[in-house]
Amino acid sequence: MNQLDLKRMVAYRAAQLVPDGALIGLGSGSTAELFVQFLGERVRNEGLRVVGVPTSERTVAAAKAAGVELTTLEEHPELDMAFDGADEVDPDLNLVKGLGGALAREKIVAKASRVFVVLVDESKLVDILGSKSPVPVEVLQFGWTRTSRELESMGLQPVLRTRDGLPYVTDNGNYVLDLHVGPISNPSDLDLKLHLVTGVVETGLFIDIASLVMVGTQDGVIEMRRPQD
Ligand SMILES: O=C[C@H](O)[C@H](O)[C@H](O)COP(=O)(O)O
Repeated sequence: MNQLDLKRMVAYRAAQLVPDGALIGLGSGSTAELFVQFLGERVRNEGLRVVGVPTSERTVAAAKAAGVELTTLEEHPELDMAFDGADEVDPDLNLVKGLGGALAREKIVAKASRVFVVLVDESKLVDILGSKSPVPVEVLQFGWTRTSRELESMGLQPVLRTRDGLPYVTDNGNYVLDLHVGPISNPSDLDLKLHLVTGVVETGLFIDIASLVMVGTQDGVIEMRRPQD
């Protein structure tokens, strides 16, 4: 199976976990979109009743195409579950997210959910966060060069994310700086330090948020759970 097959397998399995009547967070990215498609199949075929809070405009479009009803956190501040992809997962279920740029809304929705389920293929598993992926940080456009310099002075090598030669702009109207930090010995500490930098809106470090990680492997789907859950 290739990477897409593994993502599809895990997304399908996760969609079968959603109980009737659930209020759920809908993540962003290719795996989350596959999940939304499989959820839509259950809505159409089984009459599953489910309402989702989307984490990006792309997910809004995917949910509408799949026939999944949408709501907002203003209407429903507490969700039963959220399902989302990730860019890296470490053995403590800490994550790097945001290569698709949806990190801020994703983190808000994940924290609003009683259970946060992460869907990845096995290539996303790492021993130490930062080993493969940069850490995305969403920053205000205003003064972003100043914010970037402050991050640089912390030894973090920020690179402004671009698309088609222009700065990439998030759904919130902000920029993204990708921090090329290498293996992170203390992700929680780094997350706290990043939040102290003026201009930083949110980081792609998801610490102690995931309850369950479902991993698509060549041998099937394996589950990693937080020890205390
Ligand atoms: O902003 C994007 C998200 O954090 C995605 O969930 C993450 O990048 C994983 O995406 P994919 O499922 O496409 O690998």
